[in-house]
Amino acid sequence: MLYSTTSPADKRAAFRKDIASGRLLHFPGAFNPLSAKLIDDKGFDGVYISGAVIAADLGLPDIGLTTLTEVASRAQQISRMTDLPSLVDADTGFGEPMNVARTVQTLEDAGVAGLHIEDQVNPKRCGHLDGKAVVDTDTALKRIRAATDARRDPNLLIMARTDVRAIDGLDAAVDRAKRLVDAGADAIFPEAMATLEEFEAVRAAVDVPVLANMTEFGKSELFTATQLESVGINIVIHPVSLLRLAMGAAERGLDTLREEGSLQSEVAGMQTRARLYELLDYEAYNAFDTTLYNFTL
Ligand SMILES: C[C@](O)(C(=O)O)[C@H](CC(=O)O)C(=O)O
Ligand SMILES: [Mg+2]
Repeated sequence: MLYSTTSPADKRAAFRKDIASGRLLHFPGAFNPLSAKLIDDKGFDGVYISGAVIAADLGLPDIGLTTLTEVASRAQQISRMTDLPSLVDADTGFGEPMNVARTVQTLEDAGVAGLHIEDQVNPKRCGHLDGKAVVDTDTALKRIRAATDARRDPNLLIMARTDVRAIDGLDAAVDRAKRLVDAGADAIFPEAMATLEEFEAVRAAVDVPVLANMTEFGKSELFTATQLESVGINIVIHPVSLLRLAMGAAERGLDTLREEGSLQSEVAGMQTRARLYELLDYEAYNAFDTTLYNFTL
């Protein structure tokens, strides 16, 4: 009932243990708190909180328009709904290194288990689009140092994302990844890798966990869990996938409603009221005070 009873500190400790296990962790992206409950219910390892999804949810493109306050508030709403650890997209850290420090403490207070900070310039853009630009190595390292110095819980995972691959090629990306790890990054997110071999090269170059971003319609092929595991990837995100699925279904439903004047033919594909209530744990609320809360289906 209500929120997760697992504390953020316990989630972070569990995440640290899991990510060091060598097993591939699956973190689908939750597009809202309810979908985080579904990810938990389906037995995944954690919940990803995507910047692209937060922006899209507000009807905005993913070009650095969202504020730290908006991201932290959504991260808190999602994180508290699940016992699973959450990993949030902190974009470029929302400003200069001092802002990065504040971002880390704010997201830590929101209850996330980890966050990633990227080396794109501001304004940033989706890592799978052309025309990106990155900051110089010194600035990228400063962001990561500021982030690791700012956390109060040593188990809060600070992941460094590098967008260098699409700009200066794989060797430069590998080099940047190594420098980010030397600066204190706990994990590496190599963005827009073209092949499995490229993931393998990053994996071989650093001795910290590596993330694979399996976003659809991007620069990376959608590798299977087995393929990613075979090259030693530690965590895979499907950041925007649930939003894309839900919006695909919503669009089809609206077309049906327009054409048929009713949603009768779509009902079979809908989540039922019973299933929704099960996810929301209605029964627990009923049991809380049976004189007041006694709704039945
Ligand atoms: C992972 C990502 O940063 C996100 O915000 O979810 C995006 C995903 C996307 O736009 O497909 C990214 O830049 O890869
Ligand atoms: Mg993003």
